[in-house]
Amino acid sequence: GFSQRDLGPRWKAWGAALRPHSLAASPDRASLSRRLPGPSPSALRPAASTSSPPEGSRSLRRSWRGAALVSALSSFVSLSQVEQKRHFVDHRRVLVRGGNGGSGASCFHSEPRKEFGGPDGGDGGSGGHVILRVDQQVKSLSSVLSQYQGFHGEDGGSKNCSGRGGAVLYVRVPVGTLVKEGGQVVADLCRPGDEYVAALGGAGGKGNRFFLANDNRAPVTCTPGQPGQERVLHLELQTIAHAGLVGFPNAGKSSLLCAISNARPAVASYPFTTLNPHVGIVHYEGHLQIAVADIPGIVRGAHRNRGLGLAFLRHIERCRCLLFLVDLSLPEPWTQVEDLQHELDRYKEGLSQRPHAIVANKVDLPEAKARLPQLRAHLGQEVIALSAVTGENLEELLLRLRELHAASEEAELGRGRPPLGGARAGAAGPGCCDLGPGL
Ligand SMILES: Nc1nc2c(ncn2[C@@H]2O[C@H](COP(=O)(O)OP(=O)(O)OP(=O)(O)O)[C@@H](O)[C@H]2O)c(=O)[nH]1
Ligand SMILES: [Mg+2]
Repeated sequence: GFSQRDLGPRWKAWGAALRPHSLAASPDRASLSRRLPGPSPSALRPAASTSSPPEGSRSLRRSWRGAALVSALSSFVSLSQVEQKRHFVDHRRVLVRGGNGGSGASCFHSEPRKEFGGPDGGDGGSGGHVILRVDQQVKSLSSVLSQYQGFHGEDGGSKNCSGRGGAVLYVRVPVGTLVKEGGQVVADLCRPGDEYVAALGGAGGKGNRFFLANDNRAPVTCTPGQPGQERVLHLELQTIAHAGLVGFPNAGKSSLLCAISNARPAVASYPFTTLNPHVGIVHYEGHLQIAVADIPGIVRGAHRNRGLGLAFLRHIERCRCLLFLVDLSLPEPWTQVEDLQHELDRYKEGLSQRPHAIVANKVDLPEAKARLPQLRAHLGQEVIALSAVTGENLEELLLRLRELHAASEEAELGRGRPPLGGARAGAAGPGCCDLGPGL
């Protein structure tokens, strides 16, 4: 029930001034800010809950005048946070029915002084198709309904009038929608403008004029329209990003994404702060942009649907390279890497073998730094030690990320697949094509 209109034009002006430009980087935030322009929920949180208050909160305090409005806004924020959670939907079961064809007419021409005018029943119009179309403005499947019925064709009329055909019904879906029918993937809508005919409209029936023949000058036969096609489709949204941040809850994935990109996912000291994938764009010199996704919900046993379960392992499938994020503040950090790789491989064989880097976070803590040599010795491979909070050693990660990206692009070209394309801030992801098993 709360809308911008209730607050009047003043709010509108403030909302526009306060809107952090970077919000567009995360798909669900972007859809939220589209519906409710203004500061993001995380930008409005008390500074104590975030390690470094985002710029939105500072400008908010500066420009905020009426205390009453602040209290009105706080109730609005909690509302919008609830809405945000409810509205990021990444799978949907949809019943689609094409429109029915119109029936043919059966009638005869009639005019004064003209007997036996002949049959003039027109054909019925065909039913409209239901088509799924990718729209970059759509960020989740929340706007997709559970049923769609295509427009029916009109019946034929007298005087040889054909019925009007049913219009095509377009269903807008986000970039990265996978369409499945009975467990089989039938379409991968990964580019803006991609379309898939979900249900065909039925053909229109024939009017009696159609049955006119030399041996039958007065046919009364006409045929009914065909019913539209009916299908049950499962739509799945897979976040598209070049690189995925994979780590246990509280490892600092969101903090790291904040530090390297323009995305602003919520950061807090409790597990499962992030409930939806966020995509941030890392900008390099020469217009290179790499999309990095913060993928929540990996816990031990996730492949058996524990925790947030399989829902988020699916998003990792689309990432061409992975950044395993280890929390160095916990004892025996190498077990985190092993467990993460185990979870990914149990979900899909070879998933953990995609080009990857191991990143050890929270190196600013003294006990964490002491664990670093042990971690390196146990893993026997390069570990990038950094701190998302202080920004220590982020350059090394950015350089490694660029290398991984270049290597994965080259490998894709070697396989004859087009590269993922330049990332666009604000999109759920750039155009993409299917990633087969193991990459
Ligand atoms: N000291 C220190 N704390 C950090 C660092 N990075 C993150 N943290 C803290 O770790 C906590 C968790 O950070 P998040 O970024 O929310 O972790 P996350 O992996 O996104 O967690 P979930 O969203 O719950 O999966 C927060 O309290 C951060 O302030 C770091 O480099 N050093
Ligand atoms: Mg998080």
